[in-house]
Amino acid sequence: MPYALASTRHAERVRGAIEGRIPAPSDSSRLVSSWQRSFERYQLDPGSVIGPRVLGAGELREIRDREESFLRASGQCLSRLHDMVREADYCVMLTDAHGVTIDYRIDRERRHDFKHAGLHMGSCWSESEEGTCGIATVLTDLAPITVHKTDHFRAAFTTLTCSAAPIFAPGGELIGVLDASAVQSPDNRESQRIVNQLVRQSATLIEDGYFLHRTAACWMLFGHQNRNYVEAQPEWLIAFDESGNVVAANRRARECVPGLDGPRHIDELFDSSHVQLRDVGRIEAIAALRLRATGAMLYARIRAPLGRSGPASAPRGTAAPVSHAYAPETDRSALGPFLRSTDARVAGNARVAQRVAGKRLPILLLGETGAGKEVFARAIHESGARRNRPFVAVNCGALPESLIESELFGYAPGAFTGARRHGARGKIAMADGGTLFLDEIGDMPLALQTRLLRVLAEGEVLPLGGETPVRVNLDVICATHRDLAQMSAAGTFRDDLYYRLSGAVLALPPLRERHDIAMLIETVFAEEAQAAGRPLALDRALAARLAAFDWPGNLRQLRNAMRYACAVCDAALVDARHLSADLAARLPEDTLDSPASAALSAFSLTALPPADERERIAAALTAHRWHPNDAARALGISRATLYRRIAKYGIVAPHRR
Ligand SMILES: Nc1ncnc2c1ncn2[C@@H]1O[C@H](COP(=O)(O)OP(=O)(O)OP(=O)(O)O)[C@@H](O)[C@H]1O
Repeated sequence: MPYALASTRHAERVRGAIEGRIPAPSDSSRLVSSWQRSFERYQLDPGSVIGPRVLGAGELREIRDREESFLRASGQCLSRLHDMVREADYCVMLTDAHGVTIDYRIDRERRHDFKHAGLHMGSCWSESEEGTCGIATVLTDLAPITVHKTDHFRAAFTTLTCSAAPIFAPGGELIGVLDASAVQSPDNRESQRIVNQLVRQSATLIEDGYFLHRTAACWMLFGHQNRNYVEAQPEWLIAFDESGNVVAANRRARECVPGLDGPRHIDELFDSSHVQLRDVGRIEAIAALRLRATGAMLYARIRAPLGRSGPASAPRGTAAPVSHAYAPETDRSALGPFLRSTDARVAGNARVAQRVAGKRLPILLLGETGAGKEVFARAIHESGARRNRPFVAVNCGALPESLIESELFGYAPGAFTGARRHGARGKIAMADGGTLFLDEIGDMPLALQTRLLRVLAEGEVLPLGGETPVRVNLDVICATHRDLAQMSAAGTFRDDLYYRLSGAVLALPPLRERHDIAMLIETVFAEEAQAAGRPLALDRALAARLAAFDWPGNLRQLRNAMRYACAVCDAALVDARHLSADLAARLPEDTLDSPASAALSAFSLTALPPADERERIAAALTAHRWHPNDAARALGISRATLYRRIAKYGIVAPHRR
């Protein structure tokens, strides 16, 4: 059938089903509702044969950078799923929480066919733009689905079959969607059952991998109802802190353990205390636990926190003690890592953000370039009630003045020469229901400030060349490295806009002033080492020098430096030789000259051959009068590892002999 005729028939069929004149395509109420929304709310054309919107390379790179740990945690699962479905001509796509394709696996020789069908990197699959399709429907309903051929709303996609499943972050919020799509497949929808099942299983695997990555610093319970599966395939993952507060639980654990959707303490869940669990973790045994709520038995392996090292944690200033007495609900959200920061300013900002988020109060983030303003803005969005709605970022400083207006406000059909025939929705309208993040707001031209003020005051946006304003309901977070108060006093920034945007003003400290700088260095290094795919350790003298550096480019510079070092290092230990020449020349000299540091280099496990390990541990313990914390710090290992090694070598303290 000619393409145009087929698309007209499809459009007729969709309209007929929505108006109740002909039966719906399937008995799925989710598909029918999605068709209705696509038609009525988003006013999309079912006869349209235009492919999906595809992001430019720069915008895609930014999103991939932001999602780097998610991408890292999912890469292998994507390849494994593709290996299973490639023979049947499927490609595999991973999107972020807004439906942007950020990774995919595709057979090289079929690349052209998939690309022609719109299945490629950077393609955007929101329901408001593409109508009913696998990814969009999962984004809306947060449940797996198969959207088969003419189940799709737009004629452009009626040859595709797509099975998609949601992926949730440890805090329970959506982080992405996994999808397997074929360009051609049998007409029978049942043929998709197995692919649908494989996609669901792979989504759960990615979710658990990401969960373990994000909670590496916690104690971890790997559980299963059957003892034999505890090692092979644990189903329940529960992360808890040193004091026994549950920090996060995976989906299966939340489904099976009553009450895990709120703040909980390990001692309330099981008839064994968190102290007993930690002891089990030290000897790496399997524990039998009884659930207090139901009496059901569970078998679990307990793992100590990973990758904690001592002295590198506090080279600058003394960290304020953090209270972990009881993890509040929001500690488990995207703001959790900020709330738990040992830097009082970072934790204070997170507490304020947590309170004002979702209260229709604009937030203004101040801070130097690379200080993490956008990352923090995302965390605010993801920890609030609008977390499953769009987070739309606009960099007002990166766009030429002539483009910001249409980019932000959109334009009506034929608004100007070169405009798209159907017009375009602006970023403000795209953020409807979610959060609009305006980066470098200080660079916004004065004329546009006036228009923005109107949007904020009236909750309406008027597209360029349009006549009918569109109502929008959104949270606004702005960021700048400039002094907006001074700019508004000097008349270069509208003072009425400044007052409207600064509902809550949060100043993010530069990296050099942060008390948690050592921990950040460790975390960023661990992430980059993992991305490099090799076991790498950071030289402790270098860690101390990095912590004493001024970092004019803040966290962005730190991440690039660690990425570079991990890439060029061809040994197991990353040291100063692996830094870029520019950074190496600017770093302060060795700072490891304090008595504690001298002890550190004398005992460091990374510096001496492994054969001497028992002697070194015994010597460190003796030198530190058997204080485990001090000895572990001197050895550069965690306390849990020290205990394991003491047990391994049968070292006994003199007062116990
Ligand atoms: N809390 C964090 N932990 C680890 N890395 C971070 C953190 N915050 C930011 N980064 C790293 O720094 C990079 C820059 O962060 P971000 O874009 O949020 O900074 P920014 O202040 O918005 O910068 P700019 O002012 O230039 O727009 C991120 O891509 C990420 O790699």
